[in-house]
Amino acid sequence: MRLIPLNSSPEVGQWAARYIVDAINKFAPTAERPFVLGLPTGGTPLTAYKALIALYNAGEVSFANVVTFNMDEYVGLEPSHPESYYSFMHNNFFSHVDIQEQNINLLNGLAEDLEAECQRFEDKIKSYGQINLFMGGVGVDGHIAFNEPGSSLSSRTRVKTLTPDTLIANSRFFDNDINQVPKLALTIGVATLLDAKEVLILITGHNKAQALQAAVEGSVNHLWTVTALQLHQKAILACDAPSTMELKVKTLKYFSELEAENIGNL
Ligand SMILES: O=P(O)(O)OC[C@H]1O[C@](O)(CO)[C@@H](O)[C@@H]1O
Repeated sequence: MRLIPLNSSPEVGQWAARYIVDAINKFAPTAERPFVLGLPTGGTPLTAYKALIALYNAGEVSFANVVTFNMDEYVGLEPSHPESYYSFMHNNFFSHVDIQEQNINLLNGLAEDLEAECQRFEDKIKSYGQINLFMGGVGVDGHIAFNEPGSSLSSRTRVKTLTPDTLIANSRFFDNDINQVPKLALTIGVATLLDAKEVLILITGHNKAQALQAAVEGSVNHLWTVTALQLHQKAILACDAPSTMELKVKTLKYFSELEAENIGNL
């Protein structure tokens, strides 16, 4: 695991965007051999999307040969609903870059057969071989995508019932009304995420400090699904200063020194 200690949320976004752009450019994608990028929604990645758009506008990257897969989507919201993840992604990223609509993959939370929709998504990912880089965030309770506490660490894309904690956290996007938040979501599984070649998780804010501590210092367990990243060969956690508050001084110093000396730790 690599832990990248940064100061602020904008710095985390800039670091992530630079990492993604460098990965795409190094891969030199073509139409026949696209770069496959996994993406999250939520408040945390907004600075990364802004920074990616800035790098695109500066001519440093093209998304023409990038295929994307989003982590999750609410069940029952029309794509045009302002809080659907379809809307989020188009408003905050896709509409601002040269990605091709047919290369965008989002789960359909309105599908008649939700299980078949989840299988379709898994099959589509497999048709590309592997996701090259999956960017994600983490919930306050350490959930990754919508893999709520207690999720199987070998789970695949499926329907999940959201916990009261997540409903409360996400009610800020629904007029602070918990009753407006969809109770179900489609989400990639923990194993779907672990299948990616690289995983880059952004963690910002003091309310994520316990999740970061669990991810780095805790044991692998299904109550904090982010801890499954300890089993991944190439997991990177990019975090701001407030989110590191629960880490031991020794832990933070160790990872900081590795990065300062450009050694990393995978
Ligand atoms: O970045 P936020 O808004 O705290 O959201 C946290 C997490 O919630 C989700 O959107 C849904 O579980 C995750 O994909 C995300 O990482």
